[in-house]
Amino acid sequence: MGELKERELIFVFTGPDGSGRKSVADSVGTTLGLTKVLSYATRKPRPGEVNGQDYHFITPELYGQLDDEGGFIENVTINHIRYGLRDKDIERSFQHNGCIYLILDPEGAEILKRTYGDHVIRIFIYADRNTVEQRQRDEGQLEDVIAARLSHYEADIAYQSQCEHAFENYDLAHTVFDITNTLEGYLERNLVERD
Ligand SMILES: Nc1ncnc2c1ncn2[C@@H]1O[C@H](COP(=O)(O)OP(=O)(O)OP(=O)(O)O)[C@@H](O)[C@H]1O
Ligand SMILES: Nc1nc2c(ncn2[C@@H]2O[C@H](COP(=O)(O)O)[C@@H](O)[C@H]2O)c(=O)[nH]1
Repeated sequence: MGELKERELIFVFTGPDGSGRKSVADSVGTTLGLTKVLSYATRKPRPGEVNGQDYHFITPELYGQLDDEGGFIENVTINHIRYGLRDKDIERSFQHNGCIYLILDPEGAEILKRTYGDHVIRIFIYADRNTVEQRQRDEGQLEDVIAARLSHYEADIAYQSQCEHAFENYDLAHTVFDITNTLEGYLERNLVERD
């Protein structure tokens, strides 16, 4: 664990809930042909979410079993839901692509950074509190869930200063364009160094 080849990069999209991390990350990932590494989650899929595409949705029992086997590189419980990332998935993804991306809360982003150091590029996505609240309401999330998620908005926002890059997300196409350009810089540097 923690041993990556020189040119292997992990782009971690992080920021407050509702800021648009998934929308932005998936669009940038598709444009740049990056491989997505999925987390495991014990919650049920939301409308529109697909097992194996958004998360590996598993039961709390199976999650506990995998955890006992020590397979998670990082592991969080948020509002009674367990989320985690398996190092074997990260290693396997690198066999397909030298650059991967994933979407984590700031706590998970910090653990990845500590584990993989300079191989990790953290991209912080943000919008103001009212906007993220409204987006979650528009998605039909329950009021108590929204309140629980907003309770750590300020703490999440504070993580921006630690990240390698930060982008506001109001106009999705604009945000994706800016981030794609920034990440292309990393990919081109990799190509030049290989020549
Ligand atoms: N720039 C934007 N303008 C308007 N709506 C947006 C924008 N970006 C994302 N959204 C919408 O906001 C909602 C939350 O986006 P997304 O799921 O990508 O964010 P997230 O940060 O992963 O949050 P969550 O954990 O709540 O899913 C979605 O309904 C998405 O379509
Ligand atoms: N530290 C980790 N955080 C994760 C992981 N997978 C998802 N998340 C974060 O959880 C919250 C809630 O996600 P939601 O999909 O239920 O809205 C959000 O901040 C995700 O980024 C993980 O493996 N580790």
